Amino acid sequence: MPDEQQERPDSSDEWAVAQPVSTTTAGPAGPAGPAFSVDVAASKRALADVDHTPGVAKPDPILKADNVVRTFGGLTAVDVDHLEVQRGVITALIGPNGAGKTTLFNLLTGFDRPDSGDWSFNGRSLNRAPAYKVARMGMVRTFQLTKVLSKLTVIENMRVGATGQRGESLLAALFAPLWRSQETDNTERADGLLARFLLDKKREDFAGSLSGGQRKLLEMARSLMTEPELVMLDEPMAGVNPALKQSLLGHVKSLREEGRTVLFVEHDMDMVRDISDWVVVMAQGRIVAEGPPDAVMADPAVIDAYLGAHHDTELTFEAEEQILAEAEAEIEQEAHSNE
Ligand SMILES: Nc1ncnc2c1ncn2[C@@H]1O[C@H](COP(=O)(O)OP(=O)(O)OP(=O)(O)O)[C@@H](O)[C@H]1O
Repeated sequence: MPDEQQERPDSSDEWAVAQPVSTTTAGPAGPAGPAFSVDVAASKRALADVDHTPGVAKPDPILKADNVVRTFGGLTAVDVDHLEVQRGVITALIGPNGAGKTTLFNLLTGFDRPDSGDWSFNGRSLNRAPAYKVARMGMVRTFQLTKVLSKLTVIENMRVGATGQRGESLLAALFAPLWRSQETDNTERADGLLARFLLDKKREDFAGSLSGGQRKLLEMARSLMTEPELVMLDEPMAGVNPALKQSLLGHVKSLREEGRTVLFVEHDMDMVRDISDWVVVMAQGRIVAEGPPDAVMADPAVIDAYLGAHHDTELTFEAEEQILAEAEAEIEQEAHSNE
């Protein structure tokens, strides 16, 4: 674990008083300096020696999960034996519709409760921690369908994203000047992020007037208000037009450059190939494969799990002949049975 790792207090109140949202670790728009001094290159290199097996241990895991199960009635949505997410890199979580990806995100971030399971962030258990507490510990997520507050302005949405405010504590409320200084910090930080995400011109607009892509940007910007160490993005590219996709890709990469860890769910395979250092594949609630993008996407088991058995690989002449022969035989058999 890097030595700059902050030991954050367990109690949310304690955290609220002791740790205002920092503006000194990474300037959101400002002179780039890593928020968390992770050696990204070393973190990526370390993955080169990791086996390509489901649930494999990572050299420096920021997140670990064990035996996480979530059922809905008779359906097992998530059944993850073991998962580790390497610090400082971008990990993609892929899998067919209904594989359990969003449910796993919900569980890990405290938005849903599992039937069973244990998981930890930076070595500290997160079992049953509510979402706000998970966020304050440094792990935030965005949603597939963005949860920007339509009737609030863009800047108000950003302020809502700032948790850990002194103003939330009854005791600290007695010290109004402190509270006000944090308000100022939050607004400065929010403005910096809005500039970085090219939303500064929309500052006073209602979030409801933004395009789908701009809402995604706002949600990502808002998630950074708490200076998270791990950012979890649920389908960041869904509903985003191609022009904005490039800019979103850049933003995700910049999170890694700041030393943050990124875990994202995505169906857009170009994005997965383009920016992931590691890919985890889920199917029917389980982790079925892991590895670097090229290896995972070339794995026939993954292609079958993801696209179904009939993926569009080039057929050899012999295979094509055989399929034709089988089809003809089937038609003939059908014709005989109807005689
Ligand atoms: N609240 C719920 N009640 C009942 N079933 C649910 C609930 N949430 C999810 N499921 C079911 O759990 C399974 C996993 O769903 P989940 O949304 O996690 O999959 P996913 O991999 O994120 O899919 P997609 O890629 O389509 O978003 C699905 O069969 C889904 O219908």
